[in-house]
Amino acid sequence: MTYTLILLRHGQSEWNEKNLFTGWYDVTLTEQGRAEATRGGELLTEAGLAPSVLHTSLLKRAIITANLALESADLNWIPVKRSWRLNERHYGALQGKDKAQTLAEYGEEQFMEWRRSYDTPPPPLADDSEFSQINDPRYADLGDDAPRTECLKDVLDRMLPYWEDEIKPDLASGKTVLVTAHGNSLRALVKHLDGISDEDIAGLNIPTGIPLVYELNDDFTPVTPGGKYLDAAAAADAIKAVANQGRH
Ligand SMILES: O=C(O)[C@@H](CO)OP(=O)(O)O
Repeated sequence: MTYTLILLRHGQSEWNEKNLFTGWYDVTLTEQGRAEATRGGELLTEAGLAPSVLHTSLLKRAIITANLALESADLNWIPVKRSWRLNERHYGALQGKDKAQTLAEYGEEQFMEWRRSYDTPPPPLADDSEFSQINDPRYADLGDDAPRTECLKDVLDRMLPYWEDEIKPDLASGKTVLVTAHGNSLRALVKHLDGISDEDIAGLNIPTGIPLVYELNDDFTPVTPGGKYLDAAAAADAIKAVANQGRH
């Protein structure tokens, strides 16, 4: 018996296109991003995969991506659960900043430490910043625990309880689970699933809009480490583009 888990990073967002650090800032998809999401649903259908439950973050780029993918797969009806625990990594004071300018200002080492180190968060975002989510009603329940910045380790720590308590039980009950989330929240989940080291996770990037399918054993270890992208050629190109963000 194996379980089927499908991970889908949202399609290109307006701030992906503009090359801005996004984090918890709630931007929508570009036309290209919408097309990627629709294509993601077609890829599921072509692969004979029919998700039976959806888990998303609270951010509209993930929610809209899921809606478009499920629309094209004719699966609009499946149950949905949403949680802030699947949100993108909170990017702290970098939210709203241009990636190329940040690279030019701080240099390669600092830029990559903030973007891809496991345990170094960017400086915290001030509560009165226009890019802060501190007064956003969707996070009211978090109270003082609402993050002002996060590193990947922080993301893993807040994502894991959701994986254990919400996603794993759905898989164990035989559901095909679609998780529509973000570059860094999915990197955290993949790190956990594949047992990737704190160092090696720096080199792992996830492309927008291409379903990544994991068959999992009874103990939730992947049958094939790294899973399988439904469009492997497109994924390889898109992974390079994510890795090189800020450099053009
Ligand atoms: O800006 C962000 O929130 C993320 C994802 O787009 O960027 P990065 O890939 O640089 O971590």
